[in-house]
Amino acid sequence: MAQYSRVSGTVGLITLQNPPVNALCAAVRQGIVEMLKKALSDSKVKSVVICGQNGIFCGGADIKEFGMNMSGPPLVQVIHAIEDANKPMVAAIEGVALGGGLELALGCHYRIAHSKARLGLPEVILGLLPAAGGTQRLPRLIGVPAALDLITTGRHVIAAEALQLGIVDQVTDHKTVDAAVKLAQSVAGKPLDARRISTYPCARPSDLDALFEGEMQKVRQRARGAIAPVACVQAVQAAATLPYTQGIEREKELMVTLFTSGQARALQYLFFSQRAVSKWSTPSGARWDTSKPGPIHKVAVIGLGTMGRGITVALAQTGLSVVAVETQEKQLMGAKKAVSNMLEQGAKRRGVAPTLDKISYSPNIQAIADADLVIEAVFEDMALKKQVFQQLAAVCKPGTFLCTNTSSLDVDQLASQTRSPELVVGMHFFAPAHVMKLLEVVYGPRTSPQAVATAMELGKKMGKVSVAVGNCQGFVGNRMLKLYLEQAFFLLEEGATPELVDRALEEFGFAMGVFRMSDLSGLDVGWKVRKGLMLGETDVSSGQSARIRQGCRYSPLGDLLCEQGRFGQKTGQGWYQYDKPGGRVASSDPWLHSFLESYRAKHGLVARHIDHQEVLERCLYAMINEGFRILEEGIAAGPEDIDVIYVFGYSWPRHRGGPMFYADMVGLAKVLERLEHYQQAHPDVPYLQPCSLLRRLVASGSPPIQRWREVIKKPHSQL
Ligand SMILES: CC(C)(COP(=O)(O)OP(=O)(O)OC[C@H]1O[C@@H](n2cnc3c(N)ncnc32)[C@H](O)[C@@H]1OP(=O)(O)O)[C@@H](O)C(=O)NCCC(=O)NCCSC(=O)C[C@@H](O)CCCCCCCCCCCCC(=O)O
Repeated sequence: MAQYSRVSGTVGLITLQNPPVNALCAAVRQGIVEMLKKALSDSKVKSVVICGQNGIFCGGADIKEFGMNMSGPPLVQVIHAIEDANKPMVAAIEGVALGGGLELALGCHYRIAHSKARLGLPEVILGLLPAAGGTQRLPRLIGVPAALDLITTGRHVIAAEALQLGIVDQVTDHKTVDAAVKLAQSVAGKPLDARRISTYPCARPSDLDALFEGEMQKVRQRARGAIAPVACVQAVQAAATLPYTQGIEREKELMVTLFTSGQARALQYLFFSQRAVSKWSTPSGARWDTSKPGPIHKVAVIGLGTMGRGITVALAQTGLSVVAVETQEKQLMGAKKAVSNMLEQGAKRRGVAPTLDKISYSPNIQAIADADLVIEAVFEDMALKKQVFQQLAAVCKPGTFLCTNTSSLDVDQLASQTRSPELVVGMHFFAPAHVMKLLEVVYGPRTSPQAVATAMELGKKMGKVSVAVGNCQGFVGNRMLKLYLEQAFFLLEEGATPELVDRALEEFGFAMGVFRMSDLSGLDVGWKVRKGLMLGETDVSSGQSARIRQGCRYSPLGDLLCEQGRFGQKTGQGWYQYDKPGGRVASSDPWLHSFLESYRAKHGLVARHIDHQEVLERCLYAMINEGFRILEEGIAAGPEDIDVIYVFGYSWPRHRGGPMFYADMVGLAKVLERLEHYQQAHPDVPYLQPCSLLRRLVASGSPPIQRWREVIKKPHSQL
């Protein structure tokens, strides 16, 4: 797993060999120790280069090992052996040097990177800290503020920035290993004491205490309950205040706490889930590895409202040709300006040229005739979308993939408007579409595997985390969200306030509670959807029936607010009040509280005390229960798909892994017991009835989430 050779007569070359990313598994660590011994004992060798096979230096510690009993030489000791070597050690960094990979490079006496290489310490994203000396060496090398930035955010830097920060000594555009060998030859025989980073003093800014205090405050605020970023600050503080040997002890101590935490498990589960969802499959047997995407050179976007504009920006940024169609001239002019602004701002941020020339605009749908794929993004209205699909069927060349950006409408009904329903697929983007990472790719019963593969591939090109899901009302994300929102409304009826519900959810880790979020996205959005489902018409004549729709409990609270013109931030009033329309700072609204009181009085409801625990259980378990139904119906292929959707599309706190992972952490038996409890208390809410898959999982001994698929696959009849 590590190979040794001698090159150019005097340079030992150690090559890490563990595809695909040369992760530092036990065998690689053992290999490094053995090859290092060889190199150091070879009298012809004057200096040593460490590189990785296949143009990748190293992706860090082997994350798969973290769930097992660790064996082999500890990475910290391997790196100490490298740093202690009496011959110059040079890291030749190509591809990536991440986590333990960068720590390995920091143990070397010199570092050279290819200009396209990326470096970073992303452990914090996995709920860990760089515990192979990274928190102690990096601040000694580049200073405390820069090290804090890299370690607490986990961000990658490209070689040029690494050079500027002082992480690497040289950057090359040529063959990195050859350049490293040259560097190794040039430093052979030179003294090494000044090259061992662990011996450097850590430069201390004069206002050290204030710096760490400020950093800790910032990090805690951003972390929303995640413990790893806080531990990262503490570890760097140890580097700044303690000798290296004590600092490394502190690093280990902090790592042990993180390593065994539920948060680290959640974040590592998410790492693998994010990769698992790209290996999609459907109940009909279509799969990622047997379905080839169609070639896409030109994409059309129909409708340039907020969503269409964001989609156009995201497409142009991939370098694809885009034809953007908007039939209303005024809207078209506005869109042109807005899209250009967004592209220019994005390009400035990324330090690249804006791709304005990739887009052609037209008021005429005929302009899309030669597009390979069309994304319809008109208003969320089935009749309108059907009309557009009829036009698309008439205008597009044969074989064009027809995609609809819908958040909940039936993709199959739209497919019926065309002669080639197999080419129709949903692409549910999230607003703002050029920013949000999630894309739900929705296949209908007639969608071809190639259409799914094409939409998934396009999503990947656009930098999205794409998840393939089946066609149902609201797909995965919004179907679950509906129940979460509804439970929050019910809690208000029963005695809670928006402030109490939001506080409970924000303490759980959501960036915004349900009511603040609803104010931000606009209450009218859901109102329109409910009206479309015939749910949003308030029956003022009958007190009781206003709270029962289609035979189930219903809360008209959101509708009543909309009827008052309270649409949230945009109107300056919603569940909270704002200083002006468009204002962003929510404050408690006495009007809303008295409105709730009179609403309860009118409907004979007596307010009771509701605590945070009940808020979490009602809102989250209702949603999780629906998640089990979604799995049972095969709408999502596995719990990973649901969790990725929630983390990337709905701001579910990452360190809690996603709703289904959370259910696993809480314990399935407990979730079942609480759902049974709430179902008894609220018999008029049928969806609180525990899903039979949940019952089956509990009956099978509550296997860990990684084994749920085995139970899902078992047909009901075997129960
Ligand atoms: C590297 C990437 C940027 C590549 O991206 P790309 O898009 O090209 O490819 P993929 O992401 O699809 O990946 C391909 C493939 O590779 C797998 N993979 C990637 N990285 C790793 C990895 N590090 N380990 C294992 N597997 C990996 C990935 O899953 C894909 O597999 P598939 O089957 O789907 O094909 C990108 O992959 C990336 O960003 N990777 C992660 C980089 C990263 O986060 N690195 C940091 C790792 S953590 C680390 O390095 C820790 C070290 O600081 C410290 C180690 C010291 C440990 C000491 C422990 C002491 C604690 C003791 C406690 C004891 C407690 C007790 O038990 O009592």
